[in-house]
Amino acid sequence: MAASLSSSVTHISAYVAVDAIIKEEIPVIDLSILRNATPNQRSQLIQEIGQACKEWGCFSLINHGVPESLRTSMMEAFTEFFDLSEDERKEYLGKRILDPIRHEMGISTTAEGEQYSRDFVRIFVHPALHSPSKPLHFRAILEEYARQTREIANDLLTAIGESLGLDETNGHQILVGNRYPPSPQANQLALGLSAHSDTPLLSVVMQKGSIHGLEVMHNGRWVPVQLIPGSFFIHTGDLLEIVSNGMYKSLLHRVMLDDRSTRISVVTAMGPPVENIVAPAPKLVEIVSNNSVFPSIKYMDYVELVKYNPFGKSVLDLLRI
Ligand SMILES: O=C(O)CCC(=O)C(=O)O
Ligand SMILES: [Fe+2]
Repeated sequence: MAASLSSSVTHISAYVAVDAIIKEEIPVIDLSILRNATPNQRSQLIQEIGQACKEWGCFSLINHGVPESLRTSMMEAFTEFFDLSEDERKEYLGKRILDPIRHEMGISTTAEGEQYSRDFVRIFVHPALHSPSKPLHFRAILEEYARQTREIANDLLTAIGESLGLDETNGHQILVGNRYPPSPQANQLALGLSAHSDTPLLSVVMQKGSIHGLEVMHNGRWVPVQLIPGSFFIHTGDLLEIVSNGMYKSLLHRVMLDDRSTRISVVTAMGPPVENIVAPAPKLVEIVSNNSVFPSIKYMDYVELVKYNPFGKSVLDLLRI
């Protein structure tokens, strides 16, 4: 997706014990409190969410209201999609970045020559719902899962907007199903997805069971994320960094392969409509030293830049004034 770090990578299996301190550090937000809060509770939680975005760029979300049965059905539906024959999947293969459904499988290589291995299908689900035609029940599950996670993302974006003193900006939702194969250490293929940040405002990540692998960059080191069972993992994207004029950094993250198990994750991301111009909010330009840290850019152009970026630097770094 975007920036790759050229640091050497060691294989970290999902079974590596995670430092208990690190585990406790990743902030946890309870959505049911936000949704039912008194004005005092709300402003306290808004502050906590703002703090999590500023210090970490991510948090775990509990009590979000999405039934476990729907989460499981969505993950199973993506698994069934990946298990279709190549012939059935081929109409979605190798499409352009802004096509409504785009699918790739296997090993890729970053600009720095790092290899990583994942299968994915990326689907535009809102405002228009697109869906592969197979498996047959995929569309119905996708529609419901997209609707429920969109409600979550919108509630969080409203809260994040409040923490910045802004109105929310959203309107466009994509969903990505990822499948990472197991990779025995002898294979020397450690990465499922190379270091990158996500383009939109906010991402909502769900993984299957306790096959971990997601790592986030925090204070200059990679921190393995052990998702709380049943929770969502929420993180910031590039557009939030732009809109907040650099106040909330876009989270740099990567995925390590497990040596024994296949990992499935589903990521849904919210952004403004792709035709919109994205720019630092004037209020935040005032706050952040009266300067725009980023220029205005059409969201669609930003997406193209990320995909076809020939430079070894992230697009955010290229644009930063
Ligand atoms: O698999 C994951 O946990 C994260 C996937 C991811 O970063 C992405 O799809 O952009
Ligand atoms: Fe990502």
